[in-house]
Amino acid sequence: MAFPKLILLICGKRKSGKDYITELIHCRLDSSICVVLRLSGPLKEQYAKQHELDYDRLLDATEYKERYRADMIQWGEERRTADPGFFCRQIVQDVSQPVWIVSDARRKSDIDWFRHHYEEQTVIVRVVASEKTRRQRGWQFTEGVDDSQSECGLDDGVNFDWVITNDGQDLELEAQVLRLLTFIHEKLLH
Ligand SMILES: Nc1ncnc2c1ncn2[C@@H]1O[C@H](COP(=O)(O)OP(=O)(O)OP(=O)(O)O)[C@@H](O)[C@H]1O
Ligand SMILES: C[C@@](O)(CCOP(=O)(O)O)CC(=O)O
Repeated sequence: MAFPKLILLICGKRKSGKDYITELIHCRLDSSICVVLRLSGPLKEQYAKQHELDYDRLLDATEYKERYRADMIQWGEERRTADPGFFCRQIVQDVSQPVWIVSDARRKSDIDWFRHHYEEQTVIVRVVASEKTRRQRGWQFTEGVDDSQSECGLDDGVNFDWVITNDGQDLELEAQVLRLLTFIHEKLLH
């Protein structure tokens, strides 16, 4: 397993902006320095194969993904119950960059795995947005999803190292992202 200098575990509710902020950070760092890893990647790939679905469309932010979310959650939790590190191990294979952004940490088992293997490098970033903002982005409460571990697993008992507020104020967001980028560069220099 490669040893990174920094791992950002990005977490937050649906439509809070995890992918959006991941890309804001990732696009400002060279691809030789920073890589985006998605715990849902191997899950969606396997699920798409088993159910003859369009894998690429499961990766985007449209209704297509939401249609299968509840079933994917259940499918993924069956694997995590048997082996909590199942998806974590898969996404870190053959990674060589020093900065890893895991854009979709959703459970304590995800955080525990990275803290166990990379205690010094792991930093938890919580993305927050109001329900009003999330609704404007297409979110609506869905039973079996928004009351599940997938969405609520990190609501309590986690000390976030960074909290990024993403409620549509671009300048405020930019200032927060720049502070995080400064932190990343400092980590790279040591
Ligand atoms: N600050 C922002 N300004 C403009 N659009 C935004 C902003 N933040 C998020 N969005 C948009 O809102 C939608 C949801 O954002 P995103 O996909 O990043 O959320 P997410 O937390 O990854 O959601 P999910 O958990 O469903 O994948 C996307 O279409 C994204 O482009
Ligand atoms: C099934 C699941 O992986 C879907 C995640 O999709 P996304 O990160 O919201 O694009 C969520 C989960 O693993 O609980």
